[in-house]
Amino acid sequence: MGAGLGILSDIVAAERRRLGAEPEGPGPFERALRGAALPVIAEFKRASPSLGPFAADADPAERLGAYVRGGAACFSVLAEPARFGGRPGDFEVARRFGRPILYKGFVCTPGHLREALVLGAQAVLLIARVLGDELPAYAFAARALGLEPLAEIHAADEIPAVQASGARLVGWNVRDLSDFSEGPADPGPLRAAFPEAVLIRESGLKDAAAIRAALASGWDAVLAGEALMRAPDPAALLAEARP
Ligand SMILES: O=C(O)c1ccccc1NCC(=O)[C@H](O)[C@H](O)COP(=O)(O)O
Repeated sequence: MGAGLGILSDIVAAERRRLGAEPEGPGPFERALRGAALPVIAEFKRASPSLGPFAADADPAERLGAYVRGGAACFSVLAEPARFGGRPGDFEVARRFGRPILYKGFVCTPGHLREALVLGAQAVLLIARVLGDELPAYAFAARALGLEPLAEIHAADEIPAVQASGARLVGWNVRDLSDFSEGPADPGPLRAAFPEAVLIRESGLKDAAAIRAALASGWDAVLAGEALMRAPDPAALLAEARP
């Protein structure tokens, strides 16, 4: 285990024992996606590594309220301040709307898991490219804290670590973290690798038609950020995206 994660080893061991004794059921984030008319995770972010600041003055109450009116099943809220413009206060606003929240950032320390919990998130993004072989331990630790791990894959060689994590929420990010290029999105190979998981297509969905097409092509859910942050009327965009 890498720096910092050693202190979670007892929690991880206990969680492994618990999982051995009783199979885990779906948490609120997963339930919201599985039961949704519009299985969209609507993201609030002011900036991104690929674009820089593009919605610096966005008002979380106004934008997240529109996501609810449009029928989004869940929120994704950026916590990371430097590259995504995340602010703890955004979570306080998000909690008021009663939608399950994904804590988003480059989670790589136990402190991030604790922060997700303190900020009231139900789920936490774990990126295979960032965590490597530590991803299963982070997933077990997240569950031990009551957080649902959403494990993000970008390349096929990351699949074994995510399978070992037991994640029930599996994302495919079409965007390459190293050069921000966008690749293809085919749910087929992931369905074979994760037959029971909620498969989520992440990034690069430019409009309502792209969201509809992704859902029609076999993804169980999608995560959309920039298009919703830039939309003059995000509620209308979401309504138009309904299958
Ligand atoms: O968005 C980026 O520029 C980015 C760059 C490097 C790593 C992660 C990045 N974004 C995180 C995300 O996963 C997206 O915010 C999310 O999938 C929504 O994408 P989009 O709809 O394209 O805003």
